[in-house]
Amino acid sequence: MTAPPGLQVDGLRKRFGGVSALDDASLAVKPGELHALIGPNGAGKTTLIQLVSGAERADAGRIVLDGAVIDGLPMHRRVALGLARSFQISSVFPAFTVLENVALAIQARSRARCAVWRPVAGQAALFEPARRVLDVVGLGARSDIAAGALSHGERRRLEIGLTVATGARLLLLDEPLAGLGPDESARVVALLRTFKGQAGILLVEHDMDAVFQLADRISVLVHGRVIASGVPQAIRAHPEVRRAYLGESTA
Ligand SMILES: Nc1ncnc2c1ncn2[C@@H]1O[C@H](COP(=O)(O)OP(=O)(O)OP(=O)(O)O)[C@@H](O)[C@H]1O
Repeated sequence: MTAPPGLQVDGLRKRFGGVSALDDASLAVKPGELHALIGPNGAGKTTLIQLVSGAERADAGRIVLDGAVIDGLPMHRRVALGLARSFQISSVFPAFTVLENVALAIQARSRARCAVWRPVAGQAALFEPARRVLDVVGLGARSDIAAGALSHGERRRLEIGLTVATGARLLLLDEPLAGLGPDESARVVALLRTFKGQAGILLVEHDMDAVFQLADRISVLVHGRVIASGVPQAIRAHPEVRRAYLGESTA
């Protein structure tokens, strides 16, 4: 059987000691789709992201990316297949400039994707795409400052921009708006909107306004199981979702 393109998550189970974090969770992210994963605290959203990224292994189930079964692969092999997880803040070198950091990330990514190591490309070949990324994420004017001086929100935009600019086919975002003020939050939402269609995005986010503005489709996870997947209007109207989740937060 040929799997359709995009991400397929089938029957994932994960226990932590006596806690069942995921219990037969299934969902599909179509290519280029912004798919939000919502659910109450402790529903298993971060665990699902951890399993797809390869940070944790599932007890059972299958994860397929563009037809390739990835659940047995280490994280770097998943990255080479086009999976990206944002929030790799540790990969930013604070003393280097913003432009240098972006150039390094682009170089690291292109090496990860090449089977054979190649000599370092010339500076111009790295800095030109790096400048383009900075323009896209609205940080062109900040290229020459130390990366450590970027604000929280600026770093987040940079990380999201980098993953997409370096050719990721599926981006995993776990609460990208957490801890941001309203202005930075609006900028990140605008950035995600500009990326719609270029890469699939699986977005875990508690900000329901942002989710309903951005998502092409939404899956609702409750007690480790996806109880509904659909377009935002269908999810808003879904009686079980309202009872299990939306009703709870608007009460
Ligand atoms: N490493 C771990 N060790 C033990 N229990 C864990 C671990 N990770 C998650 N859990 C438990 O698994 C369940 C699901 O947690 P998870 O963080 O995936 O939920 P979530 O939907 O992301 O929650 P939130 O919205 O609050 O971030 C919770 O009961 C949590 O306590």
